[in-house]
Amino acid sequence: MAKKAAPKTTPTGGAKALRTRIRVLDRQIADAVAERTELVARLVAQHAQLKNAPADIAATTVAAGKGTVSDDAMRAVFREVVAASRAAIGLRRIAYLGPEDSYSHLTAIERFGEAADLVPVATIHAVFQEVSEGSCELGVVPLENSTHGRVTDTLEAFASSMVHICGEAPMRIHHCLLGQGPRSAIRRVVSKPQALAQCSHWLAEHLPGVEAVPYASTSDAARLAAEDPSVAAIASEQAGRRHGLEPLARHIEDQKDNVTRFAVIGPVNTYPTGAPKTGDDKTALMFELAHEPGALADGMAIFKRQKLNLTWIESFPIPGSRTQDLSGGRYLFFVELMGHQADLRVRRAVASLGKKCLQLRVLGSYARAKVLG
Ligand SMILES: O=C(O)C(=O)C[C@]1(C(=O)O)C=C[C@@H](O)C=C1
Repeated sequence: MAKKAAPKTTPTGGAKALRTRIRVLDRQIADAVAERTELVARLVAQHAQLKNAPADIAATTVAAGKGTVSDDAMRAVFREVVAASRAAIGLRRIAYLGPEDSYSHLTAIERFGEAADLVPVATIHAVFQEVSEGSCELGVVPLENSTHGRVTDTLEAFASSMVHICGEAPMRIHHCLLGQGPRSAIRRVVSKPQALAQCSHWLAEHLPGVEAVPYASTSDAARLAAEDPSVAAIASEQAGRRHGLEPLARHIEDQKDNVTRFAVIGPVNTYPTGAPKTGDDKTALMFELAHEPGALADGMAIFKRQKLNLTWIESFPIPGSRTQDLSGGRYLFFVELMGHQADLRVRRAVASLGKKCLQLRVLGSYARAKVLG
């Protein structure tokens, strides 16, 4: 097969067209896998040629088209071809809590640009799944908010999936009340619980007695508000525009300096020893201490001895570990500190802490980032 020169890495106008073409081929390949027709071989060969994939992959796929390879093996081959194609033009799939114009989406755009291949999914858990299963190279998930604190869904997901934090993205969040108006017609205010909590004082003052209803995401709430005039949503102005909704009020967050810190997550093999060291880095750890007097104090003393400054500490019950009378639960601690896991003091702290822990994971090291937006 004739080889084409590898395209340049940054997506440009030409790369955009290429990306669209690849997407179409992705879809066609997926359809063709089900039928296992000759078309599979032709499409994959075209795809491979377009993206300069190794000839042996194309050859395997031709064999697959003739029905000599299992469906799973074929899917694996296609995944490789598509991943190689994307990598060739520097295209990465990045999962986020959708739909479009959620704050996770706006943060992903600020952080990775419009040209990135941003993939909306329905839950934070699904973002972790996309990344750990390799369908997306990266994910963007909310970690904590300056007004309301931790995002429990995210911390729990770290406990149950093998992904790493490879970056942080603090984002200024301005909420709007979106609805078809007037305010007197509003019977329910829907939004993600975090957004409802960040606006609770405003809601109590301006919409007293109106029911607050939790929803999967702010942008999904905006979609609902566009369908039902008795519903208002708390969401971004961009989400309102997408659904033809005018803001009934802007800047309704209780704290004017309302910032949500997002984590960029990747599979564990992306940065086994942390993102490259910048000299101004943080490291996140998750651990479980023995359930005995002084265990936490002893653990914290390790950070003091190594002169490590903690920037965040959370504890939360391990799901399913508590008895019905709420006694005897097991807890996980999530700690973030200044320093990189390659630093001697961090390495020493992790080694000492590890000896006291029932389980310990370094979730990642990443550069401290400036607030976006
Ligand atoms: O629902 C969204 O738009 C999200 O991206 C999630 C989320 C969160 O869970 O913290 C992100 C930022 C805001 O704090 C509100 C909601």
